[in-house]
Amino acid sequence: MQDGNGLDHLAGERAMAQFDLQAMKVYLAGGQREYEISTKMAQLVANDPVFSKEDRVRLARKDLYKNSLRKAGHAWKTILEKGLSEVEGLKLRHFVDEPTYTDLHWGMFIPAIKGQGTEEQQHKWLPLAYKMAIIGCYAQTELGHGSNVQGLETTATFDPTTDEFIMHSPTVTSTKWWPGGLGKASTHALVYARLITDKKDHGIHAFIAPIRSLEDHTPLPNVTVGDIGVKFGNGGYNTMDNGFLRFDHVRIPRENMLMRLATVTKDGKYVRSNKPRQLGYGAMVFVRQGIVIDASIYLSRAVTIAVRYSAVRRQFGNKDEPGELQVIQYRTQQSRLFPLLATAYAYRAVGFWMKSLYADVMKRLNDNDFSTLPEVHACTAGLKSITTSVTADGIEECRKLCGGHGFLCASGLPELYAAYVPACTYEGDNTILLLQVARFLLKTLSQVSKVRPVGTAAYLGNIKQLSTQNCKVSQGHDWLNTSVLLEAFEARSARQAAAVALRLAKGSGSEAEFQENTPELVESARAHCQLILVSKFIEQLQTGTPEGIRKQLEVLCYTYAFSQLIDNAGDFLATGYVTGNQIALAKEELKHMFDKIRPNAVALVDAFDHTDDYLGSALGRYDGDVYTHLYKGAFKESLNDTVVVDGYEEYLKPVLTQNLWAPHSKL
Ligand SMILES: CCCCC/C=C\C/C=C\C/C=C\C/C=C\CCCC(=O)SCCNC(=O)CCNC(=O)[C@H](O)C(C)(C)COP(=O)(O)OP(=O)(O)OC[C@H]1O[C@@H](n2cnc3c(N)ncnc32)[C@H](O)[C@@H]1OP(=O)(O)O
Ligand SMILES: Cc1cc2nc3c(=O)[nH]c(=O)nc-3n(C[C@H](O)[C@H](O)[C@H](O)COP(=O)(O)OP(=O)(O)OC[C@H]3O[C@@H](n4cnc5c(N)ncnc54)[C@H](O)[C@@H]3O)c2cc1C
Repeated sequence: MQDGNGLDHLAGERAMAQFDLQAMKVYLAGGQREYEISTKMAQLVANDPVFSKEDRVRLARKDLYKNSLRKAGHAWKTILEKGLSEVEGLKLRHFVDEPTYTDLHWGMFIPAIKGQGTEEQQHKWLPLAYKMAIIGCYAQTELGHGSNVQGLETTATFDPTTDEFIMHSPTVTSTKWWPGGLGKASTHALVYARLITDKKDHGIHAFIAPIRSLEDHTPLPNVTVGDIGVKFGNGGYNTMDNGFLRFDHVRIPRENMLMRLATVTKDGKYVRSNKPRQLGYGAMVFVRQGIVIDASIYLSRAVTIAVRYSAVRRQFGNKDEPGELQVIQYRTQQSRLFPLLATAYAYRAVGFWMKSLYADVMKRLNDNDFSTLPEVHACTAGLKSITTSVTADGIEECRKLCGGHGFLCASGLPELYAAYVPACTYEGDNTILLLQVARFLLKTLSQVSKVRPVGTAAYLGNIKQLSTQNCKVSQGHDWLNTSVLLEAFEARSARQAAAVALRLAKGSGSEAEFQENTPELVESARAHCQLILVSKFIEQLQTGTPEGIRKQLEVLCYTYAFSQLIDNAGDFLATGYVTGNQIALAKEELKHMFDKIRPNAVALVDAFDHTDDYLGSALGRYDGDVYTHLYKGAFKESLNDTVVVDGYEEYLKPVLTQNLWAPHSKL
């Protein structure tokens, strides 16, 4: 979408493209309707001055947060006034492009009530939440425990004499700490606490606790609540009020415990439903699946900036060609940049698949079919982990690919990184999540002779064959076969999982032995997830991609798979499935792929359709007019508000005139 000033410094690049750009835009948006909504919402946000992102990195925290409240309020008003649909509203939020309390309200508070509340409870709370008459957050993590949910300390003790729960924070470490939206905005918190009836601890359950007055927003009696402080980077995640919360024997009605999975009766009897208690983690599964497509969006932003800038930037030259070379011509630049471009495409394809996987499990859960839950949990946890780690590192790599100018906030990259990097931690620390995948793999392998693995674990059913047959590639083009590639990823993953499973099986089964093997377990989980990513990218390509874009997608798919193979060559070689020579052949093929991407690179990032407003980058501008805008940008710097700097009289002048210090100088 062009919104530059008409002069297109990248026109030559665009003229080289060999695919149907419009068809690619529609594919990446997820369909024609999604594309149209996206275009409309992007313009709506870009044309509304309230949503301006200008100066965000320069604002003090108080002003930044207040402005973020203003934007969230204005977004809600716009949604209501224009009668936007849910999909349009979500897109509008997406283009407003800053983390805010409404994310947790819509993204976790409401899904948790839907997943864990009874019908009656949903009828009571959801209408209030839908019209935002209450604002909710998801208060699970505490100062002392985040990953270990079972270790949370907040208590909810039932008092049958008043038919109430007493919410209490017994220790400093039980203080709720981190929940977004809790610090300053929320009126209600979905609190995860230990349920205690008649002195018996039933473990962690969810409760809706009012925390602020609906009259004047002051904290309710015996509730201590506030913001936890400034976070990493300028702007970034600082628009969010991550908060702390303590209860001092605060009473809430019995009906405020979400009771779909377990109930407490009026006389204090605890009754579990026959549904798996892991459904209590449903809101996390929901967000984790959404994070994969989000990773693609964040990575594609960084890659758009780095590709466009690399086509504009010129350094050095060679005697065969006149003038200096565009840095995108350098093989080293391509080998760092093009795999990230391919990764952004891969995550988009896999994100679409994740949506269908999630829709399927929800349908099954509604029919009381819980059979696919462990696989969906492993998939969402594992892919959340891999895609966020790669994306965060990828944004930083793009910053370096832009040289010195990448370090300026005007490049848009520092703020993008600051806003994104906590995704490696929230919704589950990435190592913790890979260990969950590893446990799933071990369990699947231990049952493989009795239960045939399904879905993304189905290949483990062929473990014998995958463990004995080796790769048959003898020439470079043998790699240009998706079955050959898939088998390589399957064999590597199956062998890594089997090796660690065997080692554990030979041991005593102690937790210490498990701990000893966690580095290998994490590696095998990563291998399994990389297989899912490669296989789902291939699968998505093979199911109805339009003719005008198929070739380019194939090139990107091979680029992605080869770069994964090469980056993890150590693992592939250690399993004995491939030889060093076969890896070297894949390297050559990868270079051929770079040659195919090169003329299409700028068009391939144009296809993500990020507007200049959304990118917020002088380096990634659509028109490539980088230098003019970097220069103009310097004049927005507050240090340049005056030509003589504030502080000159007190601190610079004495140095320059040496009145103060010269007598003591030994020079
Ligand atoms: C940036 C925007 C993203 C876009 C997303 C798109 C849409 C959503 C929109 C908006 C979202 C808004 C904002 C997003 C931004 C920020 C929000 C941050 C919010 C948070 O940051 S919010 C706190 C998250 N905090 C964690 O993430 C804690 C991690 N810690 C755990 O998650 C567990 O604690 C665990 C699993 C590590 C330990 O658990 P444990 O082993 O001690 O376990 P436990 O006894 O509990 O479970 C035993 C059996 O349960 C199975 N199992 C476990 N988890 C399951 C699940 N989820 N589903 C199904 N089964 C599950 C196991 O596989 C096992 O199975 P088995 O027995 O068969 O082996
Ligand atoms: C920006 C942001 C927003 C957040 N929003 C929310 C929210 O809205 N609601 C909410 O409830 N929470 C929220 N959180 C909290 C977040 O979910 C937790 O921080 C996260 O789950 C990690 O838990 P932790 O902080 O306890 O890390 P820890 O578990 O203490 O991790 C510290 C280190 O120890 C390692 N480690 C821990 N246990 C093990 C183990 N068993 N084996 C191997 N290594 C281990 C980890 O890998 C990590 O390297 C947010 C966090 C952030 C940063």
